[in-house]
Amino acid sequence: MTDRLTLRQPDDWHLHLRDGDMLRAVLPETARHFARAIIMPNLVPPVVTAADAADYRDRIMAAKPLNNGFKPLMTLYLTETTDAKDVRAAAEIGLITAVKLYPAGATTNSASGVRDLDKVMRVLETMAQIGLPLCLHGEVTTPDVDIFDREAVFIDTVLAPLRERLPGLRTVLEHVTTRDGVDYVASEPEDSMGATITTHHLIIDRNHILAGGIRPHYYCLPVAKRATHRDALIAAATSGDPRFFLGTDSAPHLDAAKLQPCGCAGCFTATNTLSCLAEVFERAGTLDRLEGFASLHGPAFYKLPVNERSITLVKGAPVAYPAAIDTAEGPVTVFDPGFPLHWRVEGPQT
Ligand SMILES: NC(=O)N[C@@H](CC(=O)O)C(=O)O
Ligand SMILES: [Zn+2]
Ligand SMILES: [Zn+2]
Repeated sequence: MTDRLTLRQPDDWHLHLRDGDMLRAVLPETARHFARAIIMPNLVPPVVTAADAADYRDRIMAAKPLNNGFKPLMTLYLTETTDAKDVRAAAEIGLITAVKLYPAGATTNSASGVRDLDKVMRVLETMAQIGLPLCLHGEVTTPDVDIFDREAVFIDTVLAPLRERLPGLRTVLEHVTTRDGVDYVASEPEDSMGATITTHHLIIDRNHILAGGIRPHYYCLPVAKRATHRDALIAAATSGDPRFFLGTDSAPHLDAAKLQPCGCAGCFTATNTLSCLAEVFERAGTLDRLEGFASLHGPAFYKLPVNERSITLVKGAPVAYPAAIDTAEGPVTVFDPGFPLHWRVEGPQT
């Protein structure tokens, strides 16, 4: 029986670090194990311009633990007034790694997102020309579309037509949650289409949120779907298909903001993500494919080198992790997978 597994140091291709006290509290949780992360730009106000991204990157670097080599990969928040020249310049100097499109109103802090795709075509064409990836929150916001159908409808009515219009645009369907999404991504060329899969969507289904009492800490967007969709995500993540890679979407909110009559969406998984993933891959009998999912497919899509350092997962007695981490403004509950985690992370080692 395998009880040690060494892999290239992983990266997180979808991460929320927030700002200020929250940033200082959550950044060490990711930087402990991950070498790089795509940093989501949905701050208040959002990270829209190259200058915003440079300032935010500096705040992240200042909040980083000493002697830690973590590298934030910055993104811009696409708005209908984003300037294509600013995006091009930011990409050319290596300041940004991607641009993020939020349909207006789809999720946390998405009010300045895109309502009309025609208004951002200039920017998207520039991105296609220079090979800069577009990350998509893939849900429609039409109020008459059921929340459980928003991703599938997005694929048919927004993503597929966009890809036909701009086949050269390198696109990531973020936090895919449905079989429909997995099937669509798998049918597209691997050089121009990828998808991130979160840790929590590999573990929970919608029953975790609603059966036996309402559990706000499992509420995130896109909302978890039925178990058959979760199983399609596990199959995709463990398949070895390079189109699928880890984006935790670790999305911290103060407990006070989640435990509300109208609570925020987001699961905070940075603290125990790798132990959770090892458990998922072990159960699927595919531990040997965890490295591809967490450490190799993402760099291949983003055309970045893989990390030089490695980490080792060691199986033993259940791993202890805090139920919540403290921030200056209060606790943030850590994702509870609902089962013990036996894989402990050692390293990174050089
Ligand atoms: N995933 C979430 O439920 N929430 C994210 C936003 C997002 O990724 O859609 C957040 O910023 O809190
Ligand atoms: Zn999102
Ligand atoms: Zn997110």
